[in-house]
Amino acid sequence: MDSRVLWQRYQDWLYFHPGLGLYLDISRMRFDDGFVASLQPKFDKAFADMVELEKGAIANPDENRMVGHYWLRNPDLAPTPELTQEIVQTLEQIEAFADQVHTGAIHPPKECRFTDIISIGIGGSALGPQFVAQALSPDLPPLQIHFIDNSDPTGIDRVLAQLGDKLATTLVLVISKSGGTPEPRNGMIEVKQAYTAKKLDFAKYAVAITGQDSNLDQVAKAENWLARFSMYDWVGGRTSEMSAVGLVPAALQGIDIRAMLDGAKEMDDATRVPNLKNNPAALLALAWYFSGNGKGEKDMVVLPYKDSLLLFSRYLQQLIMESLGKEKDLDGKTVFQGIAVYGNKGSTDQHAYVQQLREGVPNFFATLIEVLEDRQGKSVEVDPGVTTGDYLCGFLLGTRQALYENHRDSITVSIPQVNARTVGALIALYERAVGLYASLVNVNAYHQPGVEAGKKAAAVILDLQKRVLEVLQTQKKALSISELADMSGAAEEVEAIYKILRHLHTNNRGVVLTGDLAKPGSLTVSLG
Ligand SMILES: O=P(O)(O)OC[C@H]1O[C@](O)(CO)[C@@H](O)[C@@H]1O
Repeated sequence: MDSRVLWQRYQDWLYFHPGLGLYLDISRMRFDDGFVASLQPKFDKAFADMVELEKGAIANPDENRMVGHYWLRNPDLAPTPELTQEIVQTLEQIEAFADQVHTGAIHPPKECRFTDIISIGIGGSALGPQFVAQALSPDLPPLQIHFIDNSDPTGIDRVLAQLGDKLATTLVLVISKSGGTPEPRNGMIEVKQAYTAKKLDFAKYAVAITGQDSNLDQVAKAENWLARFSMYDWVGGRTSEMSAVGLVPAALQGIDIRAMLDGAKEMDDATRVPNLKNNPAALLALAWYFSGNGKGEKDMVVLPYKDSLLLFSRYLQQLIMESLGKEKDLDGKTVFQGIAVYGNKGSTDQHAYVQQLREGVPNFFATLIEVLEDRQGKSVEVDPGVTTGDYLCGFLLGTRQALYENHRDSITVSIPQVNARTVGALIALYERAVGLYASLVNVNAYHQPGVEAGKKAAAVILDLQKRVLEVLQTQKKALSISELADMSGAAEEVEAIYKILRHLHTNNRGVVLTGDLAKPGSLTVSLG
């Protein structure tokens, strides 16, 4: 296409939200009018599905749940007055708590102020808070946040070591919707132990954000923790940033949570419009469908040109891949759906993998996120008449152009600034796009059966470890690994047993492997 035709296409397809100052440009996706017309019936259905979902239909049939994250930023939309009231009250409770922590009305036992937060959670109970902290936390926040988002012993040690004596002024948020996920449970137990070792009363530092009556909620109640905030069963982990999961840590860091909710609400209003060209989330879903042929045939590379948005791609990775990555569609047909998402930030990635994007396997489409304001205040010139921000803008436009010239499509989202409203709006934009796309391809965006399978498999391994150790305890002589597997009634699991033993051996857990480590089948095992 020559440049004048492209300029016209840019203007024809440009979406602009005046209230948010947000632009969406899908002109560099090479669909044509025939393709758009062919998708119209699917969009009609997607818009109708969304109306039902917002009214409180069971939009997550497997788990028999309503899907209500849109109500969080517009409580009047909730299907019952009780739910509306609960949302409003939780928000007020969060603001009051953060305020009391900031003023010192709530303080650690022997100090006048909390200075730090350890946030323990995983998946949707970590990624939103991490993204928002990176994007919006002030340079000098009232409380500095640290995350434990794994069952990695050295990861936990590092956070605790960095805090050192500041543990005495550190608030602990334990975030888990289900209240039974092993990683945050392990993190909580280890952190609690660290407080006890310093003779600090953990309950006076601990806050639970979880579903009512979950295991975590019961522990928090029984131990009389400092505070408890409710997580609703109608909010999924990956869409929970605007529930207590995201709002408690954000408010404690001094982030304007009302502005974040307002930005999301404005975007929700815009993405409720049942008209493809005037609905930015529908335009995104259209572009995704076009690129991957409605089957996720192309990956989504997300490149925000702003350091503070670095974690957006990681955040979207869960939102999109956990929502869309499904084996079965809603009719039970095997479909293997999904869209793979990766990315870090521009222009940094220009010097990493953009070489492959420009010239290598054409198996992706890019999403470039542009922030129009370079910085607050004036910039110095790094060349005559040119600033670092001009360079960043040039790199973005140059990459977009270079990709297009080589038949690589891209979407560009532009926001005026990174602030609480625009971040709220970005989250809401992608939440809705995922919901609409899920309808287009007929999958349940709100369950995650594959993750449950992984969790069950991990539990089986831990059970196997127990059984194997029990057998070893009854033995006087060293055994081969296959003998041990037979005696544990798990002959089929010999390889897993070898790996469990190697792990225990490496960590001096009383298991001794003897023999040639390069030939696992030749090893013998005993308790040392
Ligand atoms: O908040 P929870 O219940 O600990 O779950 C954490 C994460 O685990 C999952 O259930 C599965 O990975 C996610 O959907 C969720 O965000």
